[in-house]
Amino acid sequence: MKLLDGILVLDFSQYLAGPSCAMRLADMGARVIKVERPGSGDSGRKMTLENLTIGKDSMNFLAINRGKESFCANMKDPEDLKILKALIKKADVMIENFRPGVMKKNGLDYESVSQWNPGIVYATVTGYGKEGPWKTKPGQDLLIQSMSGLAWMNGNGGEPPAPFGLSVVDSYAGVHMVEGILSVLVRRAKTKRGGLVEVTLMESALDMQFEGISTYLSNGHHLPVRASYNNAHPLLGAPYGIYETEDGYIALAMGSLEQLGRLLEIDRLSEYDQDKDAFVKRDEIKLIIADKLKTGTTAHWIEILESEGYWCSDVYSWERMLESEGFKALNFLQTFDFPNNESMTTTTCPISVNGVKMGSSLRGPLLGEHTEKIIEEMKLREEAAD
Ligand SMILES: CC(C)(COP(=O)(O)OP(=O)(O)OC[C@H]1O[C@@H](n2cnc3c(N)ncnc32)[C@H](O)[C@@H]1OP(=O)(O)O)[C@@H](O)C(=O)NCCC(=O)NCCSC(=O)C(=O)O
Repeated sequence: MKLLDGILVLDFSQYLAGPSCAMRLADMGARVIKVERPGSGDSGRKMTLENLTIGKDSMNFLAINRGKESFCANMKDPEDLKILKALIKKADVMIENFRPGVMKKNGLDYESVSQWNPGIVYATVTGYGKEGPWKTKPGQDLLIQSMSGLAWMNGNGGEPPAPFGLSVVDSYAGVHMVEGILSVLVRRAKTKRGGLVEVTLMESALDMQFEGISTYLSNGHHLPVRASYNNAHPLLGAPYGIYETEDGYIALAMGSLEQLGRLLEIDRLSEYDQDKDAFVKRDEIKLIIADKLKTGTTAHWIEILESEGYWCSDVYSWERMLESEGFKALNFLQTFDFPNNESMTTTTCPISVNGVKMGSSLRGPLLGEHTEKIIEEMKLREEAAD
């Protein structure tokens, strides 16, 4: 099912935030042409260890860029620029994530492009926006996690701030780009007008923390500081967190202390008040629970807790998760074959519509693989000459 059939997306973006947005549009059925610098392409192609490549490209690049064709053109070369303009005139969506000012310098910013293609939906992601004192700083995931409070809040008491080990902000910004683009496409269907979608990594990181920051701002700044939130949630009380067991770990979400105490046979838990102590005596309560959970296996505790539907789970590594029956039932993997006879298995699209899983069967492209085909098919040389 190709819900975005007929929509042509030009993906000028690099690394993760922009490319992940374009990937999702491809999953939903759009035709996505990735425009890349001749010679080197998206810098993400090279971002890996030597043994994590297929051909010349990093596996992470190929995972993020599935569903796309690759078109090489140099924005700084006047002849290539004419071809690009011919291509842009046919496009519905254009995506870029360079530093502020780069596309303007190349004559391909929204103000320029919308003059020859007023219906275009132009989406741009920057680190901190086009204005303000941070506008020239590099917009990179770790730096944004660090400046947005995310790394600070995620750290453990007494230890340095701890960022998430994955590029969560980039991915989340990509989702916001998709939301913005689809919203303008819906409006365009009625008005024929395109629009400019702007997302910043910083606001995406702040949006991830909106419950906590909003509460903090509104209650006289009495919210938690990181040091008191060891392995916990700033807005939720004990037992919330991950605990060691005899043979691994167990996660306990929010739940009644009375029920937990009864099921785990910890009498002392009944002395604590759910509405108050679970928050103000969080660390003390968690230590009591931790001592008990160390005395049994994860499976043992899960069996007991789930007998009354208490919210808990095992804590899986990728290896165990991928082997689990629950994961297999999701049917969430896809294998792509490459011209050099190597293959790559990736996760696929997390969206199903009317019971049909969305996704693209097109593997990540080799650099410039589709340039000539697209130029001929769309008669770009002829149109560039007009
Ligand atoms: C990631 C960046 C810090 C990288 O900065 P830089 O290395 O300084 O590169 P820039 O993006 O500013 O610019 C890229 C340069 O390549 C040139 N360029 C790019 N494509 C082309 C083509 N096709 N033709 C000619 N020239 C090209 C472009 O004109 C710029 O050169 P000049 O014209 O000469 O300037 C920045 O792009 C950024 O802040 N982006 C916004 C937020 C974002 O999405 N970040 C990606 C996060 S990835 C991440 O965090 C992660 O993976 O981890």
